[in-house]
Amino acid sequence: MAVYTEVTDEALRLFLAEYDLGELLAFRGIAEGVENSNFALKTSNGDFILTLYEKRVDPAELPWFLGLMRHLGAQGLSCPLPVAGRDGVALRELAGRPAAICTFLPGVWPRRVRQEHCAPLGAALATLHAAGEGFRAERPNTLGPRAWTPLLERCRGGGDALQPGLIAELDGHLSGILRDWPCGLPRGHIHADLFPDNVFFLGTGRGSPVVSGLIDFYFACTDFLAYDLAICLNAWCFEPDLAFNVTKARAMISAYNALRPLTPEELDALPVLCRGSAIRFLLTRLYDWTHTPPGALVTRKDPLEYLKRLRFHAQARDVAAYGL
Ligand SMILES: Nc1ncnc2c1ncn2[C@@H]1O[C@H](COP(=O)(O)OP(=O)(O)OP(=O)(O)O)[C@@H](O)[C@H]1O
Ligand SMILES: N[C@@H](CCO)C(=O)O
Repeated sequence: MAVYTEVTDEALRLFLAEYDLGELLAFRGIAEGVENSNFALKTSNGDFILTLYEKRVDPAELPWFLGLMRHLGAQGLSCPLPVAGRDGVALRELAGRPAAICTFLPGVWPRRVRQEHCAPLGAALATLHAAGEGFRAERPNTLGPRAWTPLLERCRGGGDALQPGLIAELDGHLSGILRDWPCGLPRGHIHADLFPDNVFFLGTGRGSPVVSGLIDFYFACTDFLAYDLAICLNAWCFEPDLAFNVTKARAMISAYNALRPLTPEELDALPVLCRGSAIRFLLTRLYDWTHTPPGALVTRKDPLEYLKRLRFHAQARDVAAYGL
């Protein structure tokens, strides 16, 4: 569930009085998501999403995230657009939390990723990277390589309880990843969490699915563009039994490459970028696994799914392992 903070009718009424959104018709909490509290809001002007930002999001960074979404939207990317109140301010406070209303995007995210989703996803990622150009302010990747050693340290106590020998195996992987990590690759603003639940599609029937929008930019940052592709390869191209689907990978990379050709250096670096992205999600999941109190309402995600991905990338010799 992801409604951590309750909003009373009276608090909502006072909050909405700051906007020109028409009459409130419906309001309900959204169960999906793990980071923030999200509510669907229907008014006589249309559908919106109200987000209350919870503790994982640094309030000081919210103007950057909302500014990036505004910039991407102005470049034609379909993403949530922050809605300003009558005073021109989009970031406000509700129930003691920073809060913003954004536009609602149509479509549904794929519960089961098919090969047909992967080329549109690759194209959408390249479009996002192009749209990010011109947004001047940068945000360092706070979950990038420099964060991984301290994260692993904080999991040392509980990691082996999940799987004996896990921490020693991760020590080995991490030192190799940090040793091989590239420098000087093309940089830009990346989504950094473009999992299937953050990509909406229309046309889920027999025809080719079409991306209708991207959501959840609260891990976005400025980093290697190809690292975003590596995150997507991990999130989209492994089957439920965690076998790598090279056909999906080829479709995704080719569609990306058709819009933003990857440099030889990026292609060479793809295996280590995939190893890095796998250990990043493994470590944040392991941290949550070992630090979430029993009985908490959040569904913890399985860190070991990412160990299997990491092992796959560790044996990949070069980009040929990804179908190129
Ligand atoms: N702009 C939007 N338009 C339509 N639905 C949205 C929008 N934003 C969020 N949602 C709905 O709310 C759900 C949760 O949103 P989101 O993934 O941003 O939450 P989160 O708690 O930040 O999640 P995560 O765990 O992915 O970091 C989505 O799956 C979707 O159903
Ligand atoms: N996409 C992340 C969750 C937080 O956004 C994961 O699957 O670990």
